[in-house]
Amino acid sequence: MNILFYHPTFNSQTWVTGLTQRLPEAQVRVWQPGDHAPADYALVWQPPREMLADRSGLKGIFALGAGVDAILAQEQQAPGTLPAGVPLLRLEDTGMGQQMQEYVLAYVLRFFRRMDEYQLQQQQKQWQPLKPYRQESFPIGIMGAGVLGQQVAQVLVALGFTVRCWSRSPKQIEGVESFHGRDNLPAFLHGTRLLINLLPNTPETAGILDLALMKQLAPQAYLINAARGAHLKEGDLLTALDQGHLAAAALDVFADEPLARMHPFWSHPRVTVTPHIAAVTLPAQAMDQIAANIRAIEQGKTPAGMVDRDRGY
Ligand SMILES: NC(=O)C1=CN([C@@H]2O[C@H](COP(=O)(O)OP(=O)(O)OC[C@H]3O[C@@H](n4cnc5c(N)ncnc54)[C@H](O)[C@@H]3O)[C@@H](O)[C@H]2O)C=CC1
Ligand SMILES: O=C(O)C(=O)CO
Repeated sequence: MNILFYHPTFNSQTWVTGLTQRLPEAQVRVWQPGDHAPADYALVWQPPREMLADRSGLKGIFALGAGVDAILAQEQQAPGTLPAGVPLLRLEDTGMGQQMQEYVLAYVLRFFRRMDEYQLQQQQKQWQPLKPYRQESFPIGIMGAGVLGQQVAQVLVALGFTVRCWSRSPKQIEGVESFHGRDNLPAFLHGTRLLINLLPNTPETAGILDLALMKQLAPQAYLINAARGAHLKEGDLLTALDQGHLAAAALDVFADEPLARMHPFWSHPRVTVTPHIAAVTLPAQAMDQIAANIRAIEQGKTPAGMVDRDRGY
């Protein structure tokens, strides 16, 4: 069995060694331009078109992340990047769920305990206790109740928050009110005081975080965008903050990354910027899942994390 690996920034040797340990029967190699030798599987992030274009015989292409929007966009721009008919798989959880729980919780507590406002007050040497928020009047809404969204919902429910989620189809998550479909989006947004976005970036969800949506939230709402920058209309966020529809936003992802030095988000007093670190790929867990998936495919079983290319996630 031959496995190709390509990632523009990961330490390739870690992956070659780790995969070889998990799949001793496999020959694992780092793809280099000009390599057209046979391969059964490919593990990739931002692959050059040349890498996979003529490889319709692959048994699986593993994206080295949870979101596959970038690789699907590459295919749109340079058809052939993903050979037709080859299954595309993504990472499911592999330790990202816990990281996302930590990231979201950090900001939920920052906003709920008004730490962002106390930080501003400290800069002005102002000693001014603020009225505490109460959990009953602080409903939290999660857009995208998939692998990550569900884990975030669970940790918030465990802390006593009122949690609702919105997804394509109905979900059963203990203690969480489930809304689904576009028709029910207004009902989900109505009264939501803190909105967390964990949707995949697809043609249906791109630009969904716009001014019209923000106006439907409770007044002075909070936003955490930890999914993709393409979901957010950045100018609309600034307007919503200016007009008081939103109190503050925590952003981990941006339309253009890295965020340009002149971008207004850097210095906005009510915007917090992190450099796309909410949940990163953990090599050991990712390789465990990929190796298990390769074994499943070899045995004719259904692997985890199959992407529906038409749906976009
Ligand atoms: N900031 C970061 O570090 C990271 C960000 N991500 C982002 O998080 C996203 C979510 O990851 P997972 O939970 O693993 O994905 P998932 O595929 O398990 O969950 C997606 C959820 O979104 C819902 N959804 C999809 N299209 C919808 C639509 N049109 N309307 C309503 N609901 C819709 C689905 O029903 C599902 O509940 C990834 O696609 C990625 O973009 C993932 C990992 C790290
Ligand atoms: O896995 C993903 O989709 C990520 O965004 C990792 O940072």
